[in-house]
Amino acid sequence: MIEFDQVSKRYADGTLAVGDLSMTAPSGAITVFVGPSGCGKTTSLRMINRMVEPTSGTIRIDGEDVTAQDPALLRRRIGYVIQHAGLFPHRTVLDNVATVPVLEGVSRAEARRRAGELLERVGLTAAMGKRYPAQLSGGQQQRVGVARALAADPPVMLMDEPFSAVDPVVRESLQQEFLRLQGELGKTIVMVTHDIDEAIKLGDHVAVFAEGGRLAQFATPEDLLAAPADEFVAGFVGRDRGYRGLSFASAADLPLEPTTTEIEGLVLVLDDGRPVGWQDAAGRRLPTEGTFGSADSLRAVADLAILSPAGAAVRVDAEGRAEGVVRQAVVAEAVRRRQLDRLGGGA
Ligand SMILES: Nc1ncnc2c1ncn2[C@@H]1O[C@H](COP(=O)(O)OP(=O)(O)OP(=O)(O)O)[C@@H](O)[C@H]1O
Repeated sequence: MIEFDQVSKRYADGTLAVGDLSMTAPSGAITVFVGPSGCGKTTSLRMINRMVEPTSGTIRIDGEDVTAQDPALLRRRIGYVIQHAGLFPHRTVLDNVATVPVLEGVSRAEARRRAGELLERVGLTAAMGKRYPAQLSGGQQQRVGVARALAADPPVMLMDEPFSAVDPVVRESLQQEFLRLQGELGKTIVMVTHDIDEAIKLGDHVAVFAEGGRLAQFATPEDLLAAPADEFVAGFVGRDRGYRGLSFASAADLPLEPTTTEIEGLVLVLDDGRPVGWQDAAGRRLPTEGTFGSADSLRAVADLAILSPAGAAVRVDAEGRAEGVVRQAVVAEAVRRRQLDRLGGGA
């Protein structure tokens, strides 16, 4: 775990970048620093690996004060990924990834072999390893950046806006793969972003920074959406936080009505148990607009119920066979009860 204990940073020109920061980023989890520009996120991140020294306070990794450790050795045990990947332009992709292991004394051949495995792990081919960074797309370069940071198998990874230099589609796929990878590796990760949606999607915990490096709130994404600590956080989190918060609520317990129920003059048509559309009395067929399963969230079901011509979402089993339908009103009632539970009012 990484502990900030009353950490402040004032730069030489008098700028207070971080003010009295105390918080703990737990081991094996992703902690995201988010906030508007200039609120001290990068400064806080860089104090962890001593690229920036605090003016006061202490930072400990697994109980050890970082200032007591040799900066070069410290940084080898901490992976670091930055925007635009920051790759060495004159080294091949493979050698970029192999750099730190070689510094650590691993033979070049062995380091390259492992680098090849890592490239595969982040979704790149062996052939790409022979190229130079400029011969890859932005998204591919970011993947190399992640592979390079993982090469020394560091327990801690610091990531500064790692996915912000790519277009939204590439970004989405990088985020998904990053979560999958973290599911396997369980590193202690601290990531900086200015994008609250990214923070909510990737963070196990989110630290919202405000002006002057003040920590406005440290919470799980779910709690952040449900109960922002103040107006600044509420404004930063955004308007549709109620709806977005439903992504954290399971739809598994929603009561189902039989698939034969007529809703708004429409009946679900099944083919071998699988929904193929809603049909009206005149025999016209309208699309179901998708289905949900037991692992989906209330948000997904609410969305389907809104899109559905019948105003009802269809639940299917693992084989895609319809199990029942859920009307908008039932979703709304589940949302209301959940909110009451949150407020401690019971249901
Ligand atoms: N070397 C420096 N000297 C003086 N002031 C600095 C220095 N580096 C950063 N700052 C100032 O410290 C404050 C915090 O900067 P920092 O880069 O940590 O913010 P940030 O939240 O990461 O911002 P962004 O999202 O724009 O990257 C800003 O006001 C910045 O101008």
